[in-house]
Amino acid sequence: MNADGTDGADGAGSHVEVGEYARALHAEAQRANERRVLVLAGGPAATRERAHDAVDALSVGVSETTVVGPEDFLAGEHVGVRRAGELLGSTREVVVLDCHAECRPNALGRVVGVVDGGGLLVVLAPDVDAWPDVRDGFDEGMAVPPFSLDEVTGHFRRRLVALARAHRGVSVVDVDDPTEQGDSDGGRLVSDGRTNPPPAKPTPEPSAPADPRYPAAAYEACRTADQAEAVGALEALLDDDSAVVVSADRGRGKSSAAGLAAGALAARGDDVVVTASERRGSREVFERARELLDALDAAGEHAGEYDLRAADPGVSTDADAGGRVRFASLADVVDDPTDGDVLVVDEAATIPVRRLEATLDADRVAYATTVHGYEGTGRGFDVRFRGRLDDGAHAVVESKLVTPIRYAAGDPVEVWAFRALLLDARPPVDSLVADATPASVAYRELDADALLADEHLLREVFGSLVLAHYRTEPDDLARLLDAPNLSVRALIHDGHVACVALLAREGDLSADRRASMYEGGRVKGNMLPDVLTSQLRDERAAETVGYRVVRIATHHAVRRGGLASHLLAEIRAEVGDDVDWLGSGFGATPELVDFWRENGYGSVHLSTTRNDASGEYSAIVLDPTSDAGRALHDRHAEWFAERVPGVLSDALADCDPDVVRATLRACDADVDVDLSAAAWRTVVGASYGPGLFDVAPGPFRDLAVKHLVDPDDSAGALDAREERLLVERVLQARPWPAVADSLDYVSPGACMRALGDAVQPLVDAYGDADARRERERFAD
Ligand SMILES: CC(=O)SCCNC(=O)CCNC(=O)[C@H](O)C(C)(C)COP(=O)(O)OP(=O)(O)OC[C@H]1O[C@@H](n2cnc3c(N)ncnc32)[C@H](O)[C@@H]1OP(=O)(O)O
Repeated sequence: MNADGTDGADGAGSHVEVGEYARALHAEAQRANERRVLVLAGGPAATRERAHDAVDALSVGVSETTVVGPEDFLAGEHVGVRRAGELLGSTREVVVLDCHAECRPNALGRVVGVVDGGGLLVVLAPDVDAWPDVRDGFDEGMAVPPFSLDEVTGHFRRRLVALARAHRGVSVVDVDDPTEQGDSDGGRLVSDGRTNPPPAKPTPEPSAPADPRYPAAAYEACRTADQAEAVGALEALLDDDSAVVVSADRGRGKSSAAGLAAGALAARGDDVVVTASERRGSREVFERARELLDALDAAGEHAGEYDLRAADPGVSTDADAGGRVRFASLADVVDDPTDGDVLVVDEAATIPVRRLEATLDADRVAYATTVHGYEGTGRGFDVRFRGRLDDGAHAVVESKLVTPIRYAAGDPVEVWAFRALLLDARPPVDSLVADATPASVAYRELDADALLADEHLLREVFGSLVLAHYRTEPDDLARLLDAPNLSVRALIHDGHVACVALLAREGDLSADRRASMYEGGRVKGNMLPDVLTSQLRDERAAETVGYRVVRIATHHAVRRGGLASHLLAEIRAEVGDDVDWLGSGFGATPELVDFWRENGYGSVHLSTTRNDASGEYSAIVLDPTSDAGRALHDRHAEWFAERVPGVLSDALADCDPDVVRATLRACDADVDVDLSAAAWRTVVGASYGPGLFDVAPGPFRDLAVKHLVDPDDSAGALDAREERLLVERVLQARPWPAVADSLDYVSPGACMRALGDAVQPLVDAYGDADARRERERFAD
């Protein structure tokens, strides 16, 4: 046996002693300041025992080792698989990820992300040849009714194993394979990931700019030259109307750079507000700010450990200087982006564009954004928000960090993880699809085999889907490849993806499942039938079957060219009447609701709570494709029109009036107006005569719903401001002064008169004989 644990014959197929091999791999990682992965494959007991041997052989020690898995078999630090995200922001030298109970791609990404340069990740897995066909806890989540677990496939893991075997830096050892020597401490080296690298080259030393405006200590705290450059770029925040974008892949130190700048600004008395989608994610900003204030001897009494749980006061300087760095939730920042002198938006890529837009009102603002991260990312910041920033009032300074902080550039484990989890997937470059039109493209159903046969296509499909959402995670890749209810349709231009849709088959549930759903039981998947059944109380909704468009995205170079409409039409033609409906549920903006309406999808619901991440209310739309689907659509459209005044004056009272207008316009229901003579006297009185809206708002609501959902041709159009007035005052019951303010009327009185004017054409169009008689009295 050699010192590296192999039995002489180098490379795959040879026998290895696991402890020694792990030590050799770890030593190589340390020499190169890179990470290494050791996959121990076999039965749960054997792999755990060998993992113990491996960790025992390292200098790190068992108690310093983190186990991520269902149970702690090492007596080190233990974290459950679903809680692997809690490790983010921290670093570890040795981590063991136990995949026997479940292989959760998100956990794999996160765990790779926390292993330091010079560190080792040990992955415990079933026999690698059998693994793709083993169904585990993660797979169970993909078996959404009516599909069963054996309809879930193992493509993601087959690809993962193939890439683990092929990539540098990842070793696979089969520990179930007893050796000819009968040595139970060993295993068979399936693939040898050692690379025999030269020692890591020193990277350029960080240095301050020639004429620094931040204190020297801010630059001394930097770990790489890139990071010092980013801090230099953040000096622009000393000037009014400035915006700085610091972007990098994960682990390049951009949040730390933002924290150093925040500390430097606080030291001179600025009130720095830091926001992020999760408070936890901003820890690094605060830690660096606090360290800098300490180094400058400028910290006030609140400086200390940053407390992630409490309503932490953040970090302040002493009272004289009056500076501080404090956290504010995204909701608070969206509410008032100008509260504070400087705004720092951390992990901006995880924030939906609509919320980012609010931050443009801040005078001095910095965005730290991850381009590619182990936990997945969204590209809304790059693709949809960057342009807005450049067009705005700020002078924009940009800084890109390339050099990793914690491991050498070119670390093979980073390359492997990015490829295996498709973290760097992108849509095709613009020029490849710039000429795409509905006439140039081919419609294709892309099943997992088609996607796996062409890695470029897979990358383009996944990269395009990432664009359609503020956040796509590694789990989504596994679902795309293995979940029996999901499938992909795309428009291909010259071999490249111009437009793509992800479909989920939903419904067709058994009577038992439907009853359980109706009575409040949880049924996986099936989002649209679930909402219609459990919230809207329609036990028969899940009898029908349909395709929900989970995501649809057109390449940004060819938007508004009819491609998405063409794709929806092709999908409609393909499904014929094999299913009952096509549908979707999405964060409602006026443009998106219009898009669906123009494509024949009618609205049947607007959620009563905002989506946590996007801050938007979700709309549900249906396009029936069979008689049963038509019946489902019609009864929900009618029910939506009937119940909407109640919801708008209650849970949806703060919904954007343009979202309400678009959603009601998209509702394909017949609305009758049937008011009593007394009600008409009030309405006519308030519009043509001396009466008051406030004494009986009910009849005005009926008229507003009629007009916004199902207007008669004779009614004549109200302009957008008049419709907003109907929504805000009549349907959402906002007080007169608030409505006058939001719609720019000079006074509440002017707003009242405007409402009267807006109601006149409604009286003319929808009034009955009683209304007309009453109207005559105010003829002139
Ligand atoms: C379930 C979900 O995925 S909802 C989320 C949808 N996806 C996204 O938001 C991702 C980013 N956006 C996109 O990829 C695209 O803008 C899509 C998918 C929304 C639309 O794709 P496109 O190919 O541009 O749509 P298409 O050209 O067929 O548009 C048809 C109509 O939709 C409406 N529409 C589409 N985009 C917009 C927009 N930005 N503003 C206003 N109206 C719009 C218009 O009525 C348009 O018709 P018109 O151009 O004749 O006025």
